Amino acid sequence: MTAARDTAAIDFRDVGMAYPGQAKGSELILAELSLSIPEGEFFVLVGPSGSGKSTLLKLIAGTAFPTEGEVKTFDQDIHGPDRQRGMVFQSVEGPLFDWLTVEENVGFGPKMAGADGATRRATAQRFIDMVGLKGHEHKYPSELSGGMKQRVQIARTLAADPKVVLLDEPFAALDALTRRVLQREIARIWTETGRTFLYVTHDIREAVLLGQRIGVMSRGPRASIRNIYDIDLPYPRDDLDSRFAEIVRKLEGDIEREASGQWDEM
Ligand SMILES: Nc1ncnc2c1ncn2[C@@H]1O[C@H](COP(=O)(O)OP(=O)(O)OP(=O)(O)O)[C@@H](O)[C@H]1O
Repeated sequence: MTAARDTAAIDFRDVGMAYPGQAKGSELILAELSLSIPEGEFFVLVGPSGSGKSTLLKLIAGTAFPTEGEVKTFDQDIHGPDRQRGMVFQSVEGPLFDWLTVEENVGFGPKMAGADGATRRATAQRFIDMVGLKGHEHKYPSELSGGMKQRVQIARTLAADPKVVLLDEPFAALDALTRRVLQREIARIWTETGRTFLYVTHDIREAVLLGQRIGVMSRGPRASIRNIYDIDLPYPRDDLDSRFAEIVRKLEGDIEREASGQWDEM
């Protein structure tokens, strides 16, 4: 499934990026990075710590800007944050509004878009049901577990009707059991919404459970996409499958080589 470049949901062309205050050239965090993600794809990004995965997400979110090259979404330049590009963060504490109920948190995007009360509640309910929080509509974030808070974050992001959903290690702070449950659910949610998902993780097993394609970033500075794997396994994926284990092993080898710089010696 490859869309023409000019209709890609996300398109990086020869992107270089240095944070403000850094010199150009040798200080580039990302360099010569090109990546095209078609609409509706579930793309997972993995790579060594500090290579620039979160930075890449920020360039799409519109909270950082390229120093070189261009980043486009649906052939449009990105000038700043926009409801079309929603973000789910790792932290279970910061992102929710503590003074609003689950329903009000999830209905926040539609409210900002000018939806009336009835439409807001209906939209919020649809996404609350989708993330499995029916019955918790009137609770406040302080009354929820970490996993439930992440469900609210996902519902709130989706309720704003983004075309692109950016997820930065959304389950990394959760216990192993909750993480497993939510990993399975996020693939279903992606299928139900048909949106483009770009998901950053350190967890290779999670990457293979979720991604239609997995991009491996090279070690920074001057990081780019080293390899892209097509994961041709049906959903829901079975991590006991021998092909699953084989892909995990291959990716682990890639990342270990990348982190230790062995590619540079080959
Ligand atoms: N606001 C900032 N100002 C200056 N440098 C920054 C800023 N944010 C990140 N960096 C640097 O950019 C590089 C890439 O950071 P980034 O957080 O994007 O990597 P990452 O791959 O997401 O890391 P991790 O896997 O550890 O979360 C790092 O060297 C980091 O120190």
